[in-house]
Amino acid sequence: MTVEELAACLAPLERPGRAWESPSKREALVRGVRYDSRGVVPGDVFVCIRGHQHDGHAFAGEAAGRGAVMIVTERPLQGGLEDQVPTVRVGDSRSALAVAAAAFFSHPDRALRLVGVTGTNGKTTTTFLTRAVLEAGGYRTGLVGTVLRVVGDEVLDADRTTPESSDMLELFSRMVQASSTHAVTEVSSHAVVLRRLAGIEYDVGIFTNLTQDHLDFHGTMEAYRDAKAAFFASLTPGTKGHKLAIVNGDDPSGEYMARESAAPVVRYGLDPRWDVTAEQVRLGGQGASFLVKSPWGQAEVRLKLSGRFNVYNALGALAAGLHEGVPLDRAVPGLERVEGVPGRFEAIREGQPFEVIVDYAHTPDGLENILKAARDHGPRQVWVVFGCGGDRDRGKRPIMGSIAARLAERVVITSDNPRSEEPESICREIERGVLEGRRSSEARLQAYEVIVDRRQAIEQALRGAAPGDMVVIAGKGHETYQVFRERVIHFDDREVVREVLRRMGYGEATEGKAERRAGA
Ligand SMILES: CC(=O)N[C@H]1[C@@H](OP(=O)(O)OP(=O)(O)OC[C@H]2O[C@@H](n3ccc(=O)[nH]c3=O)[C@H](O)[C@@H]2O)O[C@H](CO)[C@@H](O)[C@@H]1O[C@H](C)C(=O)N[C@@H](C)C(=O)N[C@H](CCC(=O)O)C(=O)O
Ligand SMILES: Nc1ncnc2c1ncn2[C@@H]1O[C@H](COP(=O)(O)OP(=O)(O)OP(=O)(O)O)[C@@H](O)[C@H]1O
Ligand SMILES: N[C@H](CCC[C@H](N)C(=O)O)C(=O)O
Ligand SMILES: [Mg+2]
Repeated sequence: MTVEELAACLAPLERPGRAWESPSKREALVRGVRYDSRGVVPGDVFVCIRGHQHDGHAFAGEAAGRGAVMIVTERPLQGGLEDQVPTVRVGDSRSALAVAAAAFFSHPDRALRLVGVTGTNGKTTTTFLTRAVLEAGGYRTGLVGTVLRVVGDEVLDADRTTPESSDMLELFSRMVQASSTHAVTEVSSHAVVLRRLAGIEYDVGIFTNLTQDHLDFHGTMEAYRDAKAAFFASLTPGTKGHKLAIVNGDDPSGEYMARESAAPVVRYGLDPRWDVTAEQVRLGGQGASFLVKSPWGQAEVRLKLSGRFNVYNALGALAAGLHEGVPLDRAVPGLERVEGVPGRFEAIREGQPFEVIVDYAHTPDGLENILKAARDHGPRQVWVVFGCGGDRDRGKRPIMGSIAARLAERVVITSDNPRSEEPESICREIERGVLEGRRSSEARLQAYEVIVDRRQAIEQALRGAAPGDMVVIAGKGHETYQVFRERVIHFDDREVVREVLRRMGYGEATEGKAERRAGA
């Protein structure tokens, strides 16, 4: 595709500068579409985006120096740049980024059936389950989300939940090349507001739930809800047809999403009025089991995942797979094969006489659910070690503290990713909630501590745990880093737990002893 052809797709407001007079510049081949000057290579189109910290327009010169063949901008560029590099002016460069990438990659979104999962909690888990159902139905299915990305047989690291539009379209393009027919992606509310989905045509939307989070970004719960609703409003007939909105009917915001949806709606949940429901739900140490009833038939499901909330995640995933044509008798075994999602209720077992669970719960609702799921396992007492991210919704800190005091006997408040904030003061905001929650008549709290250093906090809980206890380490799940004001360090809750347990004489040490005993 040439510069001239790509510019035509953007329908620019204006083509300023004399560079357009050069036929060789107009006919130059486009080799990529980028929004970050630092990654520009010769042949790329550079799109200037106004961000939260920088204005991408300031890097147009750098991009040109690196060989950009076209620049997309919202306002005039300085230094005669428009005379050197063909420049198009657009009203909204974020949308232009999506349109340019869709044209450059030949609309890979139209060659795939796309399932998008949105909601405060459960997106990652629901995408894993949906992919499992689709694969069980024989569909080669890609995945894009918080923990990882799957393109054909390749598993790639993820740097955020929903990538920028051009990165997403590139992933879709690679999926098409790998003969995938479907892709399941998480759709964060940030992505909707920052137009990372512009120009991408989704077929199926799943709404998990809406509870407090991200108020630092959205300002109000209404704005947060509307970001999610806009995704359902975007499910218009489009080029592919057969669209569907799959909505958690039990969630108070479910009807709002249904009303806003441009596509037909299927509701799921535990209320028997819904289209896809679960009955006879049994929760326990082995996972959750239930009887699913749906317009596509009914069947017994035995999930390996624990917690009532995972019944919801499974119902949403099933509805998507069944709508896409996977027969129920293949969909259910697909769900049942999922062993777990990294960092979600992940048990670390090194032979210790108590359970240790690493989980990504980082919202009030997530923490409440995970502590209830922990109690379903019938432990002697529950410990919870957690903190809250810095530079994120502050309102959730005391609420999470109060939930911990209600649902756990032992609470250790610590740091999550403090980012630019003072770790100690984040802990104190959580502590306020613990003190308040402790006054509730149903509070289970017996003791709490503030240990700002996360490694020490984890060690304290593991050393304090008695046989039959369950220690829940929440908030960071699969993350392998910890972000402080000045630095980012390697930190993985699962590694720290193993390391401490081994120092306590479990793990390899225990296996070694067991081997020696067996050999004796
Ligand atoms: C709030 C937000 O989403 N911020 C994203 C945004 O950053 P920003 O606005 O600060 O960007 P910026 O640094 O000001 O730069 C502006 C532009 O100049 C460009 N630039 C910058 C420097 C340079 O030398 N050259 C250059 O070209 C940048 O690439 C960018 O295009 O654009 C950056 C480039 O794409 C992203 O990396 C960054 O995501 C950061 C990492 C982030 O933390 N995002 C979070 C809040 C997020 O999006 N989270 C949701 C999940 C939420 C959920 O759990 O539901 C997600 O989807 O991941
Ligand atoms: N359906 C659900 N309802 C409430 N809580 C849930 C649900 N599913 C998972 N959780 C809890 O929330 C945590 C995060 O789950 P998951 O990673 O699936 O959500 P997510 O929406 O992808 O999160 P993020 O927005 O950070 O990407 C889990 O570790 C669990 O504690
Ligand atoms: N997607 C969420 C993840 C939060 C995870 C938690 N560990 C934190 O860093 O706050 C966010 O960016 O707000
Ligand atoms: Mg996620």
